[in-house]
Amino acid sequence: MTTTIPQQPTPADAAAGGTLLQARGVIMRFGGLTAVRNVDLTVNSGEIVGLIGPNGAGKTTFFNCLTGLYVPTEGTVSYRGTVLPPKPHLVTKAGIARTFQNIRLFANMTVLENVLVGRHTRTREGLFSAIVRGPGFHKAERASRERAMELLAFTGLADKAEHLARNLPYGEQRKLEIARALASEPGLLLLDEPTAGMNPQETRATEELVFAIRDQGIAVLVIEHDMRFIFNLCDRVAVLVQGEKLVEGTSEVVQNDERVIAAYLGEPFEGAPADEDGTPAATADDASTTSEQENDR
Ligand SMILES: Nc1ncnc2c1ncn2[C@@H]1O[C@H](COP(=O)(O)OP(=O)(O)OP(=O)(O)O)[C@@H](O)[C@H]1O
Repeated sequence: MTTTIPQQPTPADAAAGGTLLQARGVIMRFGGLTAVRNVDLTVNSGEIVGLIGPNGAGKTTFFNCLTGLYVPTEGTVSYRGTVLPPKPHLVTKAGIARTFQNIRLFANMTVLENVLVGRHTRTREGLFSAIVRGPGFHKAERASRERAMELLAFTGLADKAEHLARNLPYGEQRKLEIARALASEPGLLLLDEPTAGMNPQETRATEELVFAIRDQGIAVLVIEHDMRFIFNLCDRVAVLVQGEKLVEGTSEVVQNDERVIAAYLGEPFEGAPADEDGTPAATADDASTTSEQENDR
């Protein structure tokens, strides 16, 4: 993975270390069920922040509140100091991109076309230009394709550009989701279980990819059940349990917090049973999630 992605808005901001995302007092109720309870979360430029917690803790619901899919029952979500409109395309336009727990690619489109779709919030050419297909349209289209190919090179998919998305192996489909999200030129990328169903090699590669994305000046907020992945990667980790933020801190603080151990990890992470390669295994919760997803593949 040698290619770099020239980033448009963010490197200077990353150096400045300002606040990108600020969620304040977010509550999400579905009828009588409160899925997210008064959660505050901040993500700063240059950070990788993890969001963990047991199944049903409210992690994806919280992501949906951040990205305009849900309108929070209470609370506000701001990006770069401006309250976000509760419309996914406007949130993307503002600078937040995401991937989904269940892969959502256009299966019968090529890999390149999937990334080009991700660029639509950043292209200025309107319908008229597209119909007339004048010089402006062709220039914009060429620039979009070049950028999409850069992103495919960055994610290691350049040689698959003309393949149909549905023919990619599972791990590469997840990479393609990330490439498509990056195509909207985000300042903040939200990843919902990016390693679900991956083998250990694919998971390590995803870890490297997330570091490379951060090194390009894009902050990352990631939900994941693989604790080794989270604790290796994240500058900060927030733990949700039954919709509430139980603890937030560095990986070291979180993995040793007795409340987190009791509510989620089950045992101190470092003391977890070793995998075949000698590294500590993920939690029981993690193991069941991963095997279920592998069965779905
Ligand atoms: N659209 C919805 N309508 C009603 N209840 C919902 C809806 N979406 C989520 N929930 C409920 O909200 C709670 C939190 O679910 P959510 O999917 O956010 O948890 P999660 O932490 O992401 O879980 P997992 O780790 O299994 O993905 C669950 O009880 C879930 O059933």
